[in-house]
Amino acid sequence: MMESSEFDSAPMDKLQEEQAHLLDVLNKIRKQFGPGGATLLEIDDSDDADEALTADEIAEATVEQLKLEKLRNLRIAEREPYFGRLDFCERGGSQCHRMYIGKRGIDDPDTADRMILDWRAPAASMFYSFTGQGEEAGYEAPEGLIQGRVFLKRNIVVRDSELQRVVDSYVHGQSQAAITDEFLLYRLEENKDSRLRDIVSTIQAEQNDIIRADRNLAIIIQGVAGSGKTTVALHRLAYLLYQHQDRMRADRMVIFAPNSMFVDYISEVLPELGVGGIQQTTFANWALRVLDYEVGLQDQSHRLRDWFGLKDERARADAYRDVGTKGSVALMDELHEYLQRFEVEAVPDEDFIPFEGKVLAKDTIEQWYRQDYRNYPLADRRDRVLARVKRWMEISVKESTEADKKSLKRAATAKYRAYEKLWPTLKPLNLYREFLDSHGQLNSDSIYRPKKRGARVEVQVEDLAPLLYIHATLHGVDHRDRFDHVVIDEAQDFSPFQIAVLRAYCPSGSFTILGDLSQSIHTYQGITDWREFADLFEEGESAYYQLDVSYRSTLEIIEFANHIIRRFRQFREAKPVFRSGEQVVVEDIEWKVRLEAAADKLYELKRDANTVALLTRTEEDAHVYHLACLEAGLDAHLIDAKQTEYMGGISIVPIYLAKGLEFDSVLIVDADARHYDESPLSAKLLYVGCTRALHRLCIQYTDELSPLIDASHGQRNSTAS
Ligand SMILES: Nc1ncnc2c1ncn2[C@@H]1O[C@H](COP(=O)(O)OP(=O)(O)OP(=O)(O)O)[C@@H](O)[C@H]1O
Repeated sequence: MMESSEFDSAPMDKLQEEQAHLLDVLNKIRKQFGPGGATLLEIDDSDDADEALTADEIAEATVEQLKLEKLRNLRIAEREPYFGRLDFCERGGSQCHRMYIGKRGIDDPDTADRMILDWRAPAASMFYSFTGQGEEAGYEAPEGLIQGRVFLKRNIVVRDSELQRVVDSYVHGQSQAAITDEFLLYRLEENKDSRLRDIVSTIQAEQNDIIRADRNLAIIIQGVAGSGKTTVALHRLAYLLYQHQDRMRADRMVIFAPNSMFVDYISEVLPELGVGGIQQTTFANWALRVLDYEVGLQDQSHRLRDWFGLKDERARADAYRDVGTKGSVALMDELHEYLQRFEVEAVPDEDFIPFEGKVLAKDTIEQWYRQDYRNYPLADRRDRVLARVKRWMEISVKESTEADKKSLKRAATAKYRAYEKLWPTLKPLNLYREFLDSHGQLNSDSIYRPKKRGARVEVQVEDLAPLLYIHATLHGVDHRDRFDHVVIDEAQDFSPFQIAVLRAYCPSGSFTILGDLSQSIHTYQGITDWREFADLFEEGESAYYQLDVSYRSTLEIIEFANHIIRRFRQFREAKPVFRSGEQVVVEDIEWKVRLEAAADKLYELKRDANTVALLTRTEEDAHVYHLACLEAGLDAHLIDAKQTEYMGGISIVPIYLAKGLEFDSVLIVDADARHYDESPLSAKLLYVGCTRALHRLCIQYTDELSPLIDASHGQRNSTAS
């Protein structure tokens, strides 16, 4: 951070100025590589975890690790040292700073001052929160609120150590009327590669507020499609780890994603932000592990195919009613009461008599259970009491005057075994099954034992939260399973019961919960109002944020997507960034040539795009189009429910599996009245499909266009005769 009492009144040409500064900074970075230069960075840092190390060796290894980390940061900074500059004078004008802001904080080797400010540092916050409305800005520093005036906000693009672009978004004293965020538009217009990327150089003020929100809160974010929810949540993790290094650990943070492929899709953002070791998983995978794999999960593809198939909405709702019930807080309360019974009735109503003349009174056993072990979870309590009863029995045998101790012990042990059986067996699955069968409206049909010998019992996703709840009541929450922070993406598809269970695994209550109710296509298990989650937290423990601007798609695409959901009042429309592109194309295709037409369109779209998707309503359709594309010589990847890796290029995918992803260009096929009737589910699916596109969107249909689409919102083409 360069300091002066005032900024130059007549700065030189900004490119020259930044060129000179960049050279200076690069020299200072390179100076720190040491005598070995960059080669030092190739040091083998593979993990020698197997070796037993002495305390000195551990200390030495830690120092080495830190050195390596520093070198890694320098190497990254050498390629792209910073992306922004903010000239700021503290109130009173005594202290002025020229702050360069980058992905990593780097010191000046000569003065030991901060030469590049880490984007997460308190002062860097102004780079994002300052929008040019007035010249005042401020930030929370450890010593209190620092306020002052901004003189310049500048975006700088450096790639591979070369200065490429300098864009001022605020210059003190110049009229701000014409300033649009030119730099943001420049970034949004780029084609994307196949993975989600960091946005440190263009974080918007409303996103910055979320990223830097209080660590102890459960943040609930309703954000329209493409508003940056997933991206913001990942940046928030990087921020929390930087800001609260002493309280939070990466390996105790978790991101719950909707499926394994999505985990792969977002996998590059955190490493780019210098963060590693955060668990990224699905709720089901995590739950199965905590339950020690005592149960397995039924194949979900069948259910997905069924729900998103072309059934009548009412038939669908009936078939899935139990799923909603199982995810409710009411069910959790009923389960709680059911388990209480075991607390009250656990101790058998009889004394324990291991052999004649020796009695362990029921009252004593009750006293152990209710007093001595009252702080243990249910199953542990039972086990402790029984272990104590057994010990008492063994001592009694030892102390007895009976000559044949062996026979006495054998007989007493048999008595003990019989007594043990009088206690309830506390196995989560058994208890859950009994609970369901004793419930007026539910039954245990969803618990399924595959025919194969030795196969594990399989349950449905909605059974996992109740099972975890029982597990935690019986055994407590193992401290190794506790989280410092939990991120839940696509949270509109989570049930309140799932969130309540996660609450128990994250005692700090530090959550980032994000989703979009307009995209809730799994309505059988999700929520309809964010209050259902907020109510699970105490007053003041949660905060609600809304992101209404979509950064992903062009103005034309957003307007087209909005018109589809407009008729349903409960949906929230996205506001576009003013980025104009091509009209959405709506094509009427003759049925018998629809496959060829789709392949031709993909071919055309791929010419100026990195990633293209063909979106279908059903998985069966995706298979058909995939084959047709392969036959047409296109290198297309089919994405089905089992896919764990996202390949990029051309993807053929049912819309419900494309949620969360984005593509430069999108083709939605079969947008006819049969595939997309006037129901909310069809509207949501089309909305999700349209909002996957960044730059170009094309819709193809045969016969009758879906009543949800008004073709006048796009450009209409017809090849049908
Ligand atoms: N401030 C920003 N600067 C540049 N790009 C941004 C910004 N915010 C979001 N984006 C881009 O917008 C796109 C959408 O982001 P992201 O996938 O995180 O949104 P989302 O709200 O999770 O979307 P969806 O609900 O559709 O899954 C990404 O390409 C992301 O890089």
